[in-house]
Parts: sequence; C-alpha cells; structure tokens
Amino acid sequence: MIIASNFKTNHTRQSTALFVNEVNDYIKKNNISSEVFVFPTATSLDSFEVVSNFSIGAQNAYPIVTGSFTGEIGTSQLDEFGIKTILIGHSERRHILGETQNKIAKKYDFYKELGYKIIYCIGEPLEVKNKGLDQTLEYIYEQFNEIDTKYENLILAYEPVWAIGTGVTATNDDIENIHRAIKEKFPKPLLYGGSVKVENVREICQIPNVDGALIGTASWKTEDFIQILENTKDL
Ligand SMILES: O=C[C@H](O)COP(=O)(O)O
Repeated sequence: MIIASNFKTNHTRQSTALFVNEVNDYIKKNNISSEVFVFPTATSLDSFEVVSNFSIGAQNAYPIVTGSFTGEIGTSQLDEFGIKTILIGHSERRHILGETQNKIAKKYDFYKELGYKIIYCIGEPLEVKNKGLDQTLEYIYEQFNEIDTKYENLILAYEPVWAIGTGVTATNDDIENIHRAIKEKFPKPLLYGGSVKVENVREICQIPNVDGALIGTASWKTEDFIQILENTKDL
C-alpha cells in the first residue's frame, strides 16, 4: 500500500519534526512495508533521517532552480533537504490557487526531467460529478493533457473535489468505477483521496484498483496517522 499524508497549511516546524520522528519510529519498530509519504508545509521541510520506505515530499514548488518568483521555492531549496518527491495538480492548487492545466503540465515536465517521484492529482468538482460517469471521466482525462503518463516515477491520486475536506467520502462503487476506468487508460499506482478516515481507510484500500490513500484532515494527528498505517499494514 501507499499511504500519504498531506499537511496542507497545518503544523509548525516543531510539530512536523515530532510527527515525522514518531511515524518513523513506528514504521521501523513494526516493520511496516507500506510506502509512506508526508507532505509538510514548505517552511517545515528539513533533513529528516527516515527509513527507506518513508519519504518527505513538497506540497508544491515552482519549476525553477533559483530565480525571481516571490513566494515560491525552487529545487535549490528542495535540494538542501534532499527532497525528491512532489505533489502536482492538487485540486486546491487548481481550483483555489488558479493553476491551469498548461502550468501544471510545465511543472510536471520540469520535475519529471529531474527524476522526482510525482504524485499527480486529478478529480472532478460536484457539478461535473452530477452530470454522470461519462462526463466525469471526460473531465478527468482532460487533466492528463500534456502529461507524460508513462513516466516511471508517477503515482496518481484520484481526489473528487467534493469529497476533499468535507467529511463526505465517495461511495465504494464510485471509487471502484472511476479507479477501474483511470487504471485501464493509465496503468500506474492509483491512490484515492477525499475524506479518508481512520475508520474507512482499510475498506477503501481494499477496493479493486486502489493502491493506497492520500489523506488530509484525518492524517494530521500523529496517533491517527499511525492508526491509519496500522489499519492498512497487511494489505
Ligand atoms: O491531499 C489530500 C486531499 O486533499 C484529501 O483531503 P481530506 O482527507 O482532508 O479530504
């Protein structure tokens, strides 16, 4: 399984370090074989010493080494901490921060050329979901425009926008149908994200074509994230 925690705009430098160290200890002591990712805020990135199946990634970065892009970070800031994993295409960046598909594709190409592991997010808003499965898939496929889906270090994450941070998880049938369709077209590891919780993570991770979960809200307390890892460790 692949289990990822996206901190979004939560946690401080200090609480991130406590979280990462506790999770690392748990993974080590319990021989957890899942691939685990944590995406802290940019200000909380650091040179954490973690086991090989645990990676710290960037929630976002600009496609540049260094330059004049106020408020952004580039690869020289990521290199300082050995960060080689990045989230691209998250719905909050698409819909709240206005990243277009073209900009996302440029960022994707830049980080692909550098060999980063990319967790690439796709997902539809409620008004699209309400039009039915065909239109939902059509919308999702457009989010692959100009994206090299054959890239070896690519992990996909299907996150319906209406399920993110709302407490409303997609139904198992919805997840199964969408994951089957995406997987047929793009055979890459595929995570589900959107109100995954301690209580439902195991069931969701057992749906066919679900290779893990990308979790926000329910992953921010150390004990909850550890419980999520515990609930999925044998899958
Ligand atoms: O990146 C994570 C997703 O946006 C899911 O967030 P959530 O678990 O709070 O719904």
